[in-house]
Amino acid sequence: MTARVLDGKQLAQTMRVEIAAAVAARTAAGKRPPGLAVVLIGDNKASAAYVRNKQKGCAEVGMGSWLHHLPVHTSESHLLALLDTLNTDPAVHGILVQLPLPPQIREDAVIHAVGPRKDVDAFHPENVGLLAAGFPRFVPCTPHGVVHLLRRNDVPLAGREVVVVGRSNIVGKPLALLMMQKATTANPAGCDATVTVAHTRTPDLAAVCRRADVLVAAVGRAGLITPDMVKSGAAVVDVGTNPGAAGKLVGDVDPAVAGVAGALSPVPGGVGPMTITMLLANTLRAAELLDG
Ligand SMILES: NC(=O)C1=CN([C@@H]2O[C@H](COP(=O)(O)OP(=O)(O)OC[C@H]3O[C@@H](n4cnc5c(N)ncnc54)[C@H](OP(=O)(O)O)[C@@H]3O)[C@@H](O)[C@H]2O)C=CC1
Ligand SMILES: Nc1nc(=O)c2c([nH]1)NC[C@@H]1CN(c3ccc(C(=O)N[C@@H](CCC(=O)O)C(=O)O)cc3)C=[N+]21
Ligand SMILES: [Mg+2]
Repeated sequence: MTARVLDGKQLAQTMRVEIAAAVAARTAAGKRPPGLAVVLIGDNKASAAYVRNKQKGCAEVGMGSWLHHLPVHTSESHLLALLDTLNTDPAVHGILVQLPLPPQIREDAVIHAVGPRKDVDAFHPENVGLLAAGFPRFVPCTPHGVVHLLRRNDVPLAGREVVVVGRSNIVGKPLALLMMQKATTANPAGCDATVTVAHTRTPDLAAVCRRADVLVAAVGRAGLITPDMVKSGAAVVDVGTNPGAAGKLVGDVDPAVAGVAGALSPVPGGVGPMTITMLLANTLRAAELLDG
């Protein structure tokens, strides 16, 4: 078998056309274009590349975007003051502070300082709570991208065994929530799956992974998922983005898994572009909620 490719790059593009149409309709009606402020601290190369993709995405769909690139030694109070300004700026509908942060800045303080109505990452505890309760204001970008990638490729989820490897607040935990939740009108991203979450304390990772009809790797270890860990015909989603040889980006899934899986998302070209499209969708939603 050679796995069907879950092409995130193409789906992300298709969905951006839909978002661009919604943006154009708003501007034609005399409303402000949705705007995203991105804050990047320091000179991490990978972060700079993701941030560039975010800005390119905004331009593609007709949204405003501002990059606040701050030096690596920026103080926490300086960043909090900038966030205050962005929270009250009516042209800014979405705010994203690129993680990870340098050590002098507390992640927790920053997550609390982004106004929850502009928190397009959905990291603020108010938004985490709304998601956990089953009526999200914003659905977190990477998990939402994974769900769309599976749905639009007709991978069944309701009643299926889904295994998520990784339990971070950014990917694994919110994805497990979406996967287990009932699909409702308030929460169309709910998947009705039977969910297992694995992590570093899981004793037999291979045995747990082999149960999966849908296996999601969100770990950050190149090649962790090998063919012996995958049930024949399973759908495998690779969230990992790891530095590979010669500056190439590689996932958490060994490419040989394509010989066992029924479907597989590539890195690059899978979840990454979907994440950015979901960020654009959340910025549009923020504008709708803030400006009508
Ligand atoms: N494409 C995209 O849009 C995005 C990609 N990413 C990528 O996804 C990956 C994960 O990101 P993130 O969730 O932030 O990472 P974190 O480092 O925050 O979390 C990693 C998780 O993987 C678990 N883990 C680590 N090693 C193993 C192992 N050997 N076996 C089982 N579980 C393990 C950890 O377990 P424990 O909790 O026990 O430590 C932890 O829960 C990274 O490569 C990141 O770059 C992230 C965000 C968006
Ligand atoms: N506040 C915050 N929100 C985030 O959503 C966030 C973050 N911080 N910190 C880092 C992670 C990682 N992340 C990615 C986004 C896009 C690609 C992406 O576009 N990847 C492309 C290729 C990228 C390239 O060519 O380098 C692809 O996979 O095809 C990857 C990773 C968002 N994150
Ligand atoms: Mg992390």
